[in-house]
Parts: sequence; C-alpha cells; structure tokens
Amino acid sequence: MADPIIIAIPKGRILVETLPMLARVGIVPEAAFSDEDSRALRFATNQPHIGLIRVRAFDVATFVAHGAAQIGIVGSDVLDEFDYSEIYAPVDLGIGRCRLSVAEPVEMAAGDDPREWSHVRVATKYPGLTRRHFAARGVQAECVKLNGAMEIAPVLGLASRIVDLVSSGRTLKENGLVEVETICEVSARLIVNRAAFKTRAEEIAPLVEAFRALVAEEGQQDAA
Ligand SMILES: Nc1ncnc2c1ncn2[C@@H]1O[C@H](COP(=O)(O)OP(=O)(O)OP(=O)(O)O)[C@@H](O)[C@H]1O
Ligand SMILES: O=P(O)(O)OC[C@H]1O[C@H](OP(=O)(O)OP(=O)(O)O)[C@H](O)[C@@H]1O
Repeated sequence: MADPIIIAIPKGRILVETLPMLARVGIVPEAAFSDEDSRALRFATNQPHIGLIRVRAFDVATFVAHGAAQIGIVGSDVLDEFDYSEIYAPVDLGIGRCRLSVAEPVEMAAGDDPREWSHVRVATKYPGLTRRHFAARGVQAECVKLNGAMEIAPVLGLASRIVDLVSSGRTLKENGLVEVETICEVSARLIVNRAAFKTRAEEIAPLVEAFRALVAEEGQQDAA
C-alpha cells in the first residue's frame, strides 16, 4: 500500500480553527491530536491513507517544501517570508486572519512620519518580508531577529520599532505601542508540495477540491 498522505498542521492558534474545517472535509484525527498534553507528533485519522503531523507554524512550510509532508495549513505570513518555489498555495482558508504591521512606542509615534524614514531598525520574526517591504520605497531596514515577544524590544532598547502580527491590537496596547503602518493582510492557506501534486494527483486533488468547496460554501453563507 502507498505511504499515507501527510498533512502538516501548525500548533498554536490556527490549530483550533483548523479542526472544524478538517472535520467538514471528512478528516477526523485520533483523540490525542487535540490533547495539549500529548507528546506525540504524528497522528492517525479516520482515513487510513491520511496522517497528520503537528509542528511549529514556520516548520509546516519547511516540511511541505521538502516533500516530507504533501499538504499543509499555514499562514500567508510564513509563505511570504520564505517564498518557497516548491509550494503551491491553491486555497485561502479564510482563518487565522490578522495583519503584519510596523509598530512603535506611543510617545515616538506622536512626532513621527513614516514617509520621512530612510533607515529603520526593527525587531521582528519576519526579516525577509520587512526588508523587502522597506526596500520597495528605498528605506534600509536593519532587522533584529526574534522568535516571539517582539513587543518588549523597544522599551529595552533592542530596536526602536517592531514588525509583528496584529489582530485585536491588545498586545500592542498593553505594551505601550501603536501601529504606524500595515505591511500586508494575513490569512491561512492550504499548501501542497508541487511535485506531490503531480505524482499523487488522484489522492491530493480531491482533498484540495474539498477545501475549495468548503471555503466557497462559507463565502456564500457570509454573503447571504
Ligand atoms: N493574533 C493573531 N490572530 C490571528 N492569526 C494569527 C495571530 N497571530 C498569529 N496568527 C497566525 O497563526 C500563525 C501561528 O502563529 P502563533 O502565534 O500561533 O505561532 P507561534 O506561537 O508564533 O509559533 P511558534 O511557537 O511555532 O513559533 C501565524 O503564522 C499567523 O498566520
Ligand atoms: O493583536 P492581538 O490580538 O493582541 O494579537 C497579536 C499577537 O498574536 C500573536 O502572538 P500569539 O499570541 O499567537 O503568541 P506568540 O507571541 O507566542 O507568537 C502575535 O505575535 C502578537 O503578539
């Protein structure tokens, strides 16, 4: 029998929104998948030819790009940061909605005009996206790479500004920061390894179509 199709799912906040979508396309993981205490990384589903792995958000893209997982669910922030040529992203799932923004301390923003910047130093998990965003208008971005808790960087003098994901704005507010510029809107995408999409089309194409149909159905419900 052929190896199962592996779907890579990110731990963290997208996971919660992903489970109902998986169920609606007929994929139900074994119970341990939703158990925060479980140390397992690979899980069976109700479909013998489909397995799941639960990995960090940035690693979902790495597993799929290298063909170690054939399918994944990942934020467009991660795809835009790395721009993997081996990844095909056919469906915007409409979950994990947020935006990538530049933020700075409230006091600094009062007398600041982003149009006058020629050089910025920012703390971010997204140095690639940040440099490209600023380079497009001739601003040189010096990036300090962090993997989390960017919001603490300005007050401790690590970098005067940050580039991070924002949704409700609560994290910025509680750390004395304000958004001064949006870099891009973010939502989660279904991704597929391009080579696997060709060689295992009979298994993968129906799954992609099931997700596409689900999103279209939800769009119609929203519009009604
Ligand atoms: N505030 C948010 N609102 C909506 N979606 C978000 C938000 N923050 C992150 N996301 C989305 O969820 C993905 C995973 O983010 P999350 O914060 O759960 O991971 P993380 O804790 O930073 O990851 P890791 O611990 O694996 O490095 C992001 O890549 C983004 O697409
Ligand atoms: O605008 P808000 O609604 O406050 O959301 C923004 C926060 O959400 C994300 O972090 P998350 O809480 O996922 O955890 P992390 O810091 O571990 O990445 C992001 O990195 C911000 O810190």
